[in-house]
Amino acid sequence: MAPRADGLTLALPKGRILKQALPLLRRVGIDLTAAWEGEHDRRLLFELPAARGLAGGVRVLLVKPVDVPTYVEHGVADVGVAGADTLGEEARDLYEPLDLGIGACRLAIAEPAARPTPLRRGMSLRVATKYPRLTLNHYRSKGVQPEIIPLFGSVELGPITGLSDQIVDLVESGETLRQNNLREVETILYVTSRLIVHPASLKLKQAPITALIAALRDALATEGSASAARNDSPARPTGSEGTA
Ligand SMILES: Nc1ncnc2c1ncn2[C@@H]1O[C@H](COP(=O)(O)OP(=O)(O)OP(=O)(O)O)[C@@H](O)[C@H]1O
Ligand SMILES: O=P(O)(O)OC[C@H]1O[C@H](OP(=O)(O)OP(=O)(O)O)[C@H](O)[C@@H]1O
Repeated sequence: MAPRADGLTLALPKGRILKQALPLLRRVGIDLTAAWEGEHDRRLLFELPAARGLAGGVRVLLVKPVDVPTYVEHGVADVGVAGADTLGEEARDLYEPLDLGIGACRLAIAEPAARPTPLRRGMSLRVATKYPRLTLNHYRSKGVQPEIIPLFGSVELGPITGLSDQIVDLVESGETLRQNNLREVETILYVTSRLIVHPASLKLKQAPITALIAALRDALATEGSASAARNDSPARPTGSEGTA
């Protein structure tokens, strides 16, 4: 299917990020909730009417979170939403104009509370993770060259079963670590979801993309001041991005 020449195509991550992105998108006139009927709805492509400043309508693709950058990098989607963890794991040629502040969590090292493994230069260590590249870079910066054991989920089982000594995984509330008797050792990266843009789309569809970025920025600013007025801002400061 050819990308839309007139409107915009958005690649959105299915799952928890989508739930947080929906209200924000609705506030800028992209109302997926009017078409999408929730998690039982198996459709993956939606054609929405034109939003404010976006002549030609909006096509929404619902994809696996880790695949969003691929759709945008190949120009199939003009714009996408992806976590800083996903973006940091694989270097891509993408424009990243906005921190959406949603999907806040951190990428951290954890280990069994009862079996700590202090890091020593040159030691041998097995680390289970969904993030081999970010993990290797972090340990190497400390003079440790771990054996990476790639997993795709339930990473916390690694040290419990003896598959690994430590894990590198996302932590939000810390509940999964707690319930599995693991303790957080160190934060590698603070994570939020970002708006990403295909570089060519930015040139060819400058007006609608600039309008979308401005509308999202306004919506985030209004939300930020409303939340500050209610004194319910998130525990982690926004903009706490990059390597910890
Ligand atoms: N516990 C969490 N709290 C907040 N954000 C998270 C959490 N876990 C993951 N994220 C963010 O959400 C993104 C997607 O997470 P994940 O790959 O686990 O998919 P999911 O939302 O469970 O959906 P699916 O299972 O369909 O892939 C991550 O890349 C990260 O940016
Ligand atoms: O600190 P918490 O609030 O407990 O959240 C952290 C958990 O959330 C994510 O898992 P997810 O639910 O995506 O399941 P997964 O293990 O299949 O990736 C992450 O991989 C942790 O396991």
